[in-house]
Amino acid sequence: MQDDVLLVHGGSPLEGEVRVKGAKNLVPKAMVAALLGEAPSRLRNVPEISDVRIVKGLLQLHGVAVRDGDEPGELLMDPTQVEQANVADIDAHAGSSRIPILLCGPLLHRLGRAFIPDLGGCMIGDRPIDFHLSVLREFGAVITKRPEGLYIEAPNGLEGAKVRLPFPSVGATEQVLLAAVRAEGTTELSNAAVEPEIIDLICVLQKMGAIISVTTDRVIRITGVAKLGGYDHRALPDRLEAASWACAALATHGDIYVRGARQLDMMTFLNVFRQVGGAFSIDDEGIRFWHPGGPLNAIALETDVHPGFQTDWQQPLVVALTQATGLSIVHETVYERRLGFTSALNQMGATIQLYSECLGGTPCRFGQRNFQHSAVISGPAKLHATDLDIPDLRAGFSYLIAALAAEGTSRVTGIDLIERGYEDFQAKLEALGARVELPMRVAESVA
Ligand SMILES: CC(=O)N[C@H]1[C@@H](OP(=O)(O)OP(=O)(O)OC[C@H]2O[C@@H](n3ccc(=O)[nH]c3=O)[C@H](O)[C@@H]2O)O[C@H](CO)[C@@H](O)[C@@H]1O
Ligand SMILES: C=C(OP(=O)(O)O)C(=O)O
Repeated sequence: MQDDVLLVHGGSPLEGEVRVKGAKNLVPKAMVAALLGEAPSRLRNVPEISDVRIVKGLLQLHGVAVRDGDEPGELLMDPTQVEQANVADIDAHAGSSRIPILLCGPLLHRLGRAFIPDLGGCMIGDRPIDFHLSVLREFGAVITKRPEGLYIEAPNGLEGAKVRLPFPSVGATEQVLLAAVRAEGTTELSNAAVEPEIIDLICVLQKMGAIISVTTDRVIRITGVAKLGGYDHRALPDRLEAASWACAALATHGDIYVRGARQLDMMTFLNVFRQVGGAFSIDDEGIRFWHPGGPLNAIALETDVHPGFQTDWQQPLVVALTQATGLSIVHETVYERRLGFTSALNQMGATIQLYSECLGGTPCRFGQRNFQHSAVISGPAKLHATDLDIPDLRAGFSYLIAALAAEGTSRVTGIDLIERGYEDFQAKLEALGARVELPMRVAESVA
């Protein structure tokens, strides 16, 4: 597809300002939460990304009236007609994103049944949904697996339960929250994920009338209530996009002010950025990230659940680490196949060796299982342009960073994947002085 290709001319630093809006990993979930209420909700700071468009479609399919508000980035959702909706073709959403699985709780509460098509999302591991299904069963749901998806019923409603996750999964924690807030009785969730986006979802649910407490030991307690209202909420900023721009500044010797970036959600990233040799300064409106000159430092890093180093920060940072002096070690402990994107960086001149051993302080779930989930990066490397085919969202943005740091013109295909999580990224790149072109425009300017 021609407009799915981007030509990236490398070699110039990215300089200027970009703005990040609401987090990709919160906004679609807050939209799903609106389905639980008996009154309309208003979400602000909503980015125009494809994952948001997909969830708009899903909500509309289930009878939620969704429209843009008067302010830019404002979304109004009215769920009062959900019981009357004639749900047509949910299968059309198969493979679209991870979000459909989170409709289970809200739909079971409202309709007593749910159909969940096959999920999409980044192919960075197997991404099973066994935790989701097991907690739904604990709440009393009956699940039938068919080739086209999952049929779930709760003929007697959902009942609160005491559940423990085998791993602090973000999605499974959200599944519990969205099911438990209107379940009968209390729920105690142990080993919960506590990412900032989850805390923001809890804030949304509390505004709707839910009773949820979070303790410091990864335990979340929820007291079910019979009814929830609507909410008015401004989504927390996207700390993953903000870190991507920070890495772009570092890898291209640039200087980027990320308006909207928030220190609290990025403390772990900021520590690592500083260790690598990046500079930053923080004010009330955002964070400025820049390369201060001189060599960058190699580091040893493990990804982890929050408050550890977020796995979605890993791929852009690896590109920056190709420019550090010495050997960096990255141990990816959240997804078993999130380092495959590095083979393309090697084609560009990087030296990255992958290992199936756990090259970090903590043995993880993937050790001794033939998953190449540790990387040794030797730098600094002089990168040169190549053809790049994007395998997943963060790898996609990372390839853009690498192409911008490289000498020559790279041809990047699969850029629609980047649109899942980066609003208007081409315009933002251009505003920072990047030279990127759609071939169509190239052809027009030659003619
Ligand atoms: C839309 C969204 O918010 N996506 C984020 C969410 O994904 P998502 O919610 O899918 O990620 P999880 O936290 O659930 O996954 C973490 C790990 O748990 C495993 N697992 C998860 C569920 C399950 O039922 N069984 C199981 O084994 C996964 O395979 C993975 O190895 O959190 C991830 C971890 O911070 C982020 O990288 C994603 O950007
Ligand atoms: C892995 C990611 O997203 P998703 O869970 O939506 O695939 C991501 O945002 O990097």
